[in-house]
Amino acid sequence: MKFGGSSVATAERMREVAKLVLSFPQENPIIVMSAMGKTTNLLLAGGETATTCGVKRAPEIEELRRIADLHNRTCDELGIPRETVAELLEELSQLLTGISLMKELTLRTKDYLVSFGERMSTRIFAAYLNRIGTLARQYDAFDLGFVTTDDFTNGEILDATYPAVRKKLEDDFRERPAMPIVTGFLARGEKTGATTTLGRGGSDLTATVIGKALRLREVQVWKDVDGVLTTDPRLVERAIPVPFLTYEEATELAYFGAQVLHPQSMRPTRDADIPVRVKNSYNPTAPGTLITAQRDMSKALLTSIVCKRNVTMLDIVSTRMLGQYGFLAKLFQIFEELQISVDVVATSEVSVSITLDPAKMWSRELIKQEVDRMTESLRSVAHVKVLPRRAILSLIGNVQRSSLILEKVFRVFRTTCTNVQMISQGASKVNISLVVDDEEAHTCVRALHQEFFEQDYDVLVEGDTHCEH
Ligand SMILES: Nc1ncnc2c1ncn2[C@@H]1O[C@H](COP(=O)(O)OP(=O)(O)O)[C@@H](O)[C@H]1O
Ligand SMILES: N[C@@H](CC(=O)OP(=O)(O)O)C(=O)O
Repeated sequence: MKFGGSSVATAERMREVAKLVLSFPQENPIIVMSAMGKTTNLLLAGGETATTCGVKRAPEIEELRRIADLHNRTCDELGIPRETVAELLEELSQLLTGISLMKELTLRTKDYLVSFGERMSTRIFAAYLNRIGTLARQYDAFDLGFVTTDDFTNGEILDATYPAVRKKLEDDFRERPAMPIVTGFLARGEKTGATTTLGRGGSDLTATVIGKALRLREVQVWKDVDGVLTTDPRLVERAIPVPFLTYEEATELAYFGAQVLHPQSMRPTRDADIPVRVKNSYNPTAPGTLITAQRDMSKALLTSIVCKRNVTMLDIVSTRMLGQYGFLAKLFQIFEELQISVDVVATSEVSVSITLDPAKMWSRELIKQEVDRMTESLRSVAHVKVLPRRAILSLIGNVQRSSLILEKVFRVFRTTCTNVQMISQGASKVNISLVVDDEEAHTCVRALHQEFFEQDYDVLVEGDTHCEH
């Protein structure tokens, strides 16, 4: 069972989660836990502050104070000693002082910095369970056997993780049965031995890795929503839960930006064919979403709408120095050399349109440098037009019925006067991607949601509209 930050944001929430966990006594659950509430963001913000605040002010950084307050108060309210987190808070303060001395925050340091969130939440939860009489054992994932590549902030789980995690958990349980409480998100770098993380939202992946390692019957991911919904509920209040999904649908949905699941998290459970259930810790009786290898698609049309914003699109037109296959080969060779990840691609004889993966755009400068380097590398074979501020709308569903889906989509877009700039169905059986202007994206999502999921409301106005473009 994995509990995300929203499920364990306060002492009250920790108590609720403990009740929930203890309501499955016959199951011997293994608990994976994220940092409390928004602690990861606060840690990163504190790290940024430390790079500029000066050594003397480092121990007084506001973010550090807020993190210390939250964790100390939670200990008090749960009736466990503050010593549970005292050493970690002291170490965190020293780390921030170190960052203020160095005036830099490397990716490696970032991973070490954010690790404090999960290390504290799991210690608090395990101490609370022990206090109320349930034997619990806290684990830092990097000591449990989680090994990744040394790609800090985005480590890739290595195969050695599975037997190591299995052995440690089974040996410990045999020796002295206790409920394992494991830090989500964290691991150890293969060569450096330093703390790595699995990318934002990576605790979902921690849970599915444990599921595969121990060949569990089910992995449950507990959130603050009633499962995977038809779209982001922050965009559309009327978003409704999707009862069933395939691993493939869940992966596409996550990859194209639905924050609800980590993009890599389905891989271990898909390999081991273990069902994943997404549930709401604020509403445990809601059925949630069940994710499995297959589901009945006969009645399915659209499952969910996802929106990835702030995407850069490139129109690359061949200078005809090369034939089409030579042009495409050269293009993708350059992407490989520059390690550029591409999301959506559409090609013709002499041109290719692509969108760049915004996950790589965490720094504005970096992406500009990347685009400049690519334009430069392509100069001998192509002209490149850079089109920033686009959005990808991904329609996850039964692509066997793409004609009907697209008919409805374009009917909606006529009413919203939306100009679609690229479409890609690709080899995926579950996803159609459309590129539109970024500022139109939200209106489009709302209108599409209405068309596909809110027909009872039927507010969409059909008929003649006059679009400017
Ligand atoms: N299609 C979707 N279905 C459900 N939630 C979504 C969707 N798209 C975005 N979200 C957002 O994802 C949030 C849950 O993910 P996350 O914050 O990572 O949870 P946790 O911290 O509990 O793991 C929801 O509160 C919701 O705002
Ligand atoms: N705490 C990490 C890892 C994680 O998975 O968090 P959550 O389960 O709250 O999305 C993050 O914020 O990225």
